[in-house]
Amino acid sequence: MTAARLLARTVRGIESVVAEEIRRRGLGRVERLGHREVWFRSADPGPEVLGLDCADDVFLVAAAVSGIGRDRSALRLLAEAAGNVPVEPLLALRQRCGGRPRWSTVDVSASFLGRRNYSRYDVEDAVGGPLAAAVGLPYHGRRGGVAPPPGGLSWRVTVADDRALVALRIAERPLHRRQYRQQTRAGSLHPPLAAAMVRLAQPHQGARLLDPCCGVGTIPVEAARTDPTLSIVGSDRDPASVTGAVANGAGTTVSWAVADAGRLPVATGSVDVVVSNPPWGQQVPPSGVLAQRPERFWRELRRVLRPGGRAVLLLPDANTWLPQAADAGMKLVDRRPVSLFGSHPEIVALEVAER
Ligand SMILES: C[S@@+](CC[C@H](N)C(=O)[O-])C[C@H]1O[C@@H](n2cnc3c(N)ncnc32)[C@H](O)[C@@H]1O
Repeated sequence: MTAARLLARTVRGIESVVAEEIRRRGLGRVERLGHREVWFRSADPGPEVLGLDCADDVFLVAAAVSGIGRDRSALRLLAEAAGNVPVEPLLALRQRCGGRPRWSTVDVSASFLGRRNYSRYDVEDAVGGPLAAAVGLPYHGRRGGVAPPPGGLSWRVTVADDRALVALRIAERPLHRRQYRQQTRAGSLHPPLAAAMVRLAQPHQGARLLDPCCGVGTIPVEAARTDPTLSIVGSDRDPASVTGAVANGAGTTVSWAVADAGRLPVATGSVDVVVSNPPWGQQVPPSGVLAQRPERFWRELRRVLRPGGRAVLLLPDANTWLPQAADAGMKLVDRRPVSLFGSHPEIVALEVAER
């Protein structure tokens, strides 16, 4: 048995959902939640850590360094810490957790909070040199926005206040890059966020789940991965999106349909949970009922949901829409802001009152 500290990175706002997933899957003891981070300790980590659906990525913690100031002497401290990383045991642990045993280059991705007299590239180079030397491979820097080649050994450095963390990515590519995603379109949802929304909807085993604006199907497919007993329907007004959803959902039992969200292809009171990100952002303009009579969309959601049913929606401008939801008889039970690629929508949970 080899105990290890691990770090899951995720979308800002769903850290607690990732922590809950870690507990439920029995992956370890959650130690703390940070900005986009969930730290946990495992007595005996294995490949199951790569099954975290709500995390963007999972890392083995290699070093924690304190005394990292704003001036460039921090770079020397970071280089020293990187030089002292116990590389061999970490690589063995990474392989036990499902990491590939071969790699061609070493790359580092760094981020920090607050103003400092050095750049993220300075941090990456300070750490990347010693780590590459320790494994005897070339270091691939990212200066100028150059993406590292695939198949590298990827390290991550995060600096917050006066503390820095050096961590080793376990998988070869980020967990949020799902194999099933053959097709994406403007507005396609980030898969870990879709997986988190499904969990927040709390569908019971065998529940019926509907996404009435499914696009290329991210939410229905994530729901099918989360619980194969669910009965899932994905519909969208745009036939080309539904074609993409069919491709992405190959191998699942999701039913797909072309339909306007004002006239959904399901019977009254037949749906347990609705999970969706409707087109109220700037990326995808609303059309049909959502453009012309959005209040009818809420009434239609209310119609299809059973009493006590729940809707979990990603809304960029929740305050605008919540009054319409309330008018349709849907009660707000939870809202949490998330940060996603520079935008700050909210995940909103609504419930239909029991009759
Ligand atoms: C933000 S995208 C959803 C993205 C989706 N979650 C995915 O991952 O691909 C919004 C979707 O709503 C659809 N849409 C727009 N107006 C609609 C309407 N009136 N009824 C149903 N779908 C509509 C668009 O075609 C688009 O696919």
